[in-house]
Amino acid sequence: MQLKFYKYQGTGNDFVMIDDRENRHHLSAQQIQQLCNRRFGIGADGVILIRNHEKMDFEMVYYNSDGSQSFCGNGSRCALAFAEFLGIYEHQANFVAIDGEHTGKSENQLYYTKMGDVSDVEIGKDYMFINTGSPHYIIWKEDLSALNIINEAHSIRYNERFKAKGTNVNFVKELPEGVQVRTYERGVEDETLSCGTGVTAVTLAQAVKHNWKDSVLKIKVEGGELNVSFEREGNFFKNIWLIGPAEFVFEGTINL
Ligand SMILES: N[C@@H](CCC[C@H](N)C(=O)O)C(=O)O
Repeated sequence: MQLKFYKYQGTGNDFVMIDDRENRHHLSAQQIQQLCNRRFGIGADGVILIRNHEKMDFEMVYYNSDGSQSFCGNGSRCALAFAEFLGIYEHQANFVAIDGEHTGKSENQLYYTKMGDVSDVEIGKDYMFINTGSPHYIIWKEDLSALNIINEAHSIRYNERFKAKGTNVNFVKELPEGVQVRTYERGVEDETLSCGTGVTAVTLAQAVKHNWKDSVLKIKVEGGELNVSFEREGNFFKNIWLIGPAEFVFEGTINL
């Protein structure tokens, strides 16, 4: 089969995008892995299909590079950029993903995704664990440059608690003007240059740690910069927005 694809990236988190408005492409895990393979395929952290939806502007179907499914924050911002290119919406869109309904918008070449509300923050002795559409384990470090991220992340991702379903692991360094974050992603099973649900979880963790009521946090990731804004009522976080760039890289066709 010849498959037309578009490649997008959001702060270096990269995706193969497929216009599947006619719901014709049902890809196996092996096909997803082939598309994402950086030597034998196109190369990406994940694959996103854009489908028509009865009530919403579109549906976003996301796969990690190993073929597993979850919600992807940066992927949703790239989906907004791709849906805008396809002429599905102008300025503001409603879409559905695996974790439920979202609103998105495009403003001044930035793409905004409204994330699901969060009411559950697990606070451990030296970590926090928060689900922002995907599960995120968060640890603070003095220095991220010397971090052996794969070794440290594996000791959490493959421990007794997480080995079956996995977890994403975020390492956070507090900066005077925000935070720096490096993320190991389950489903890619490697560090990615940026993780949208990860930086959202980190922002809420920072809010709990420093007792913020509402804020906009500037987050430096390996592939650029993201912002997350939120409002908080006790342990309930709402009106959470993930904000950043999303860009077209190239397009082509591939034999599957
Ligand atoms: N890169 C993503 C997160 C994708 C999902 C994650 N790997 C998981 O399976 O939990 C993002 O930008 O949120």
